Amino acid sequence: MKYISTRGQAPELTFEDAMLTGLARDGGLYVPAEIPTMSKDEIAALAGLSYEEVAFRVMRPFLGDCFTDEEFRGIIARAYDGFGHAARAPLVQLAPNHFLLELFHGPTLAFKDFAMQLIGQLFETALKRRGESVTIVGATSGDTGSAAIQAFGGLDAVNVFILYPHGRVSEVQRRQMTTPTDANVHALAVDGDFDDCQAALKDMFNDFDFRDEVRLAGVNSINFARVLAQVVYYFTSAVSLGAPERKVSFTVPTGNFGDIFAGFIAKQMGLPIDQLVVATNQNDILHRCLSGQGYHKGETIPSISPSMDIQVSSNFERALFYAYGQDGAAVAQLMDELKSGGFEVSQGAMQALQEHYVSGRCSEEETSATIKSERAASGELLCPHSAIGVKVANEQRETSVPMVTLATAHPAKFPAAVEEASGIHPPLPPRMADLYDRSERVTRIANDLTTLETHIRKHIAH
Ligand SMILES: Cc1ncc(COP(=O)(O)O)c(C=O)c1O
Ligand SMILES: N[C@@H](CCOP(=O)(O)O)C(=O)O
Repeated sequence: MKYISTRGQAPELTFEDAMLTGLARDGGLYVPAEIPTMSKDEIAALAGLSYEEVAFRVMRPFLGDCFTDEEFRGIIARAYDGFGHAARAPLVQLAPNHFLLELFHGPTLAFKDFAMQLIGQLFETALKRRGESVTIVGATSGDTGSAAIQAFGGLDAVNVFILYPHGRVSEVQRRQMTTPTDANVHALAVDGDFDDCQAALKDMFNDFDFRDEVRLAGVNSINFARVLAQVVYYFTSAVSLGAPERKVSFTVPTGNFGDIFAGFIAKQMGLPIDQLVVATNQNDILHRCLSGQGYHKGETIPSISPSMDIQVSSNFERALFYAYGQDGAAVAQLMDELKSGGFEVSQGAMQALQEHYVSGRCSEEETSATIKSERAASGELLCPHSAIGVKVANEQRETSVPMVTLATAHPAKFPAAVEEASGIHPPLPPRMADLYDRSERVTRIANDLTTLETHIRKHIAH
């Protein structure tokens, strides 16, 4: 199994090398050269299996011979052991044929734990075997950072630096990043927005001297292993609703396009997915693009769903790669145009995108109203991101096909917005009850590549 870059100019790598490499050296993102498929019988055989066993069967073909079956089973078992629900990703019914996939039972209360816990174990196993160490730099709008710090904190072979936009994450998200005491993790509050953090991260990968000196690695969805781990819950939920005999649709609160792209991979593998619905907040570049208005950056407007306050949606590059018939040169050209503000999608590529994805947008008022109305209707208390999914799903769903909306975070990560909308203060789980009492450790830092690289070099040296 080989991995290729979306821009077509980087060396082909194995799963493990792609995982440890992060961004391809041509600036692109790694994808499998061929997406493995599962037969109808193989999908049907997933019914009734544990989450861990489904994870093994779905992900195994992507790994080639990088990990033994025994190693990989152990990695999966350790990854999901700390989840607070036996099903790992339980489905609850909201309305006839509308289901919520609760992805917030992991250690940091967001869907990121599904992938981050797994890649923490994959990195540790691979680095130990190779006798190597890496520097992980991550960009976050709140959840990737807390999940990464939790998964990689205390590991010997990694230093972790997380860039988050100063003042633009919730207090719980910030404290999850700034209160851990492991010496190998560093929270950096950048003067800028998430797009600035992600651009700085990609600039570091494109600075080959720095990249090679610190042995830079990435745990954002730049890393295909992150996306792969997220494919699994599409299978567990669809199968429990009758796949492969029955089609299922999914609505995904979307920012960096990683989670919904995992749905695309599941569909390419053979899972009968009807609609993949992209749900955006007021930062709606993806909705505008999928509605045929081109991909043009605007200003990021802070919202009550801060994790989705994103304009440059990293994984959209992967979607474009497939929509343009795996033409790396065409993708490289679009990404070049994006540097000056945006690009138009060709008619053929637009048709290809619209074959797989539909989209909807949810305003701030609609997000709050959905938190309130869903609580009254089904009793479910939604986080603002999940509420965006539910609102858009209600607009898009057809009565004949079950719709699964991904609940991407626990309401307690966004208590102010949830309380304002519903009048209910969502409590943190008991293991986090002292989060507000713990002392914080964070460096406020300018949005400047040299300043960031100097800081990272200095702290690795220590
Ligand atoms: C709670 C939450 N919901 C939704 C999203 C959007 O997911 P993606 O970036 O994979 O589109 C994020 C951030 O990634 C998030 O943290
Ligand atoms: N919403 C994310 C943004 C980064 O996304 P990723 O999937 O590329 O890590 C966050 O919470 O940080």
